[in-house]
Amino acid sequence: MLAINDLNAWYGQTQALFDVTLTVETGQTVALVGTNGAGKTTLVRSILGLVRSTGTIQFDGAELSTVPPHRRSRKHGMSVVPEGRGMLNSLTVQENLELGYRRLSAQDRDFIERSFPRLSRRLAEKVSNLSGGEQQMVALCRAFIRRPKFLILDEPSLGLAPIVVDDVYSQLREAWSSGTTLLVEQDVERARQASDVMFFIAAGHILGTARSSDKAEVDRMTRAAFMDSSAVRG
Ligand SMILES: Nc1ncnc2c1ncn2[C@@H]1O[C@H](COP(=O)(O)OP(=O)(O)OP(=O)(O)O)[C@@H](O)[C@H]1O
Repeated sequence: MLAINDLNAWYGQTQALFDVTLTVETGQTVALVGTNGAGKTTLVRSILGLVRSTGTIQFDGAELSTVPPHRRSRKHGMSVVPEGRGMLNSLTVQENLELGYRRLSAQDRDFIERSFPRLSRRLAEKVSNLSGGEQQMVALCRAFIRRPKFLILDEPSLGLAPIVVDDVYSQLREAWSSGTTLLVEQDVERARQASDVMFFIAAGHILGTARSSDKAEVDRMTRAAFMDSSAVRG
């Protein structure tokens, strides 16, 4: 379980997050939605220790701030699919999958063959030859072969055509059925369908939360987060 309490984060003198409190229960998919510049990526960066922050971030009861940023994800079994996919263009698909990990094992190769058959045929190709959607698959695959306890996805649909996004999300469902996930997404309906609980963020503040099955509440919070945040903040 991930428990974030009273998180404040800064870039230099500029505060980007204000008293953010958010919980992701084990096995749950929690979506964080909000408009451009709301603070979604900053929250992900705070979990990874990449921005200056105060407050507590606990994973399975352990305080993350005591673990240096470069060890956090490995020590706590977190995999991150970053905004922009984090591909190294000069490397092959396989080299990108192995980055900061190890050589692909026979088990990894079986997994790729089963879950990402299109990629398994292109392992030796430069990743830059792949389309945006295919590169997003590499980013997902790279996260999954590490068998994480906790997955963080930062805007997996960004820059992709809707039909490709369908593909990415169905891959996500198939290859990652039961894991604990924080999903950052601007596309509210996609986020709703893929999650159990949603948190709405605007201008660095959590405006509220809704069960993803409660469409009326999701719609109300969406209006607040994307159009008129003062309505909720009060
Ligand atoms: N490196 C940085 N230096 C200074 N300010 C930054 C930096 N990165 C982000 N910010 C600011 O922090 C705020 C939150 O940005 P953040 O990237 O977290 O938003 P976001 O919700 O992820 O937006 P988007 O959906 O557009 O990626 C914004 O006002 C942004 O301008």
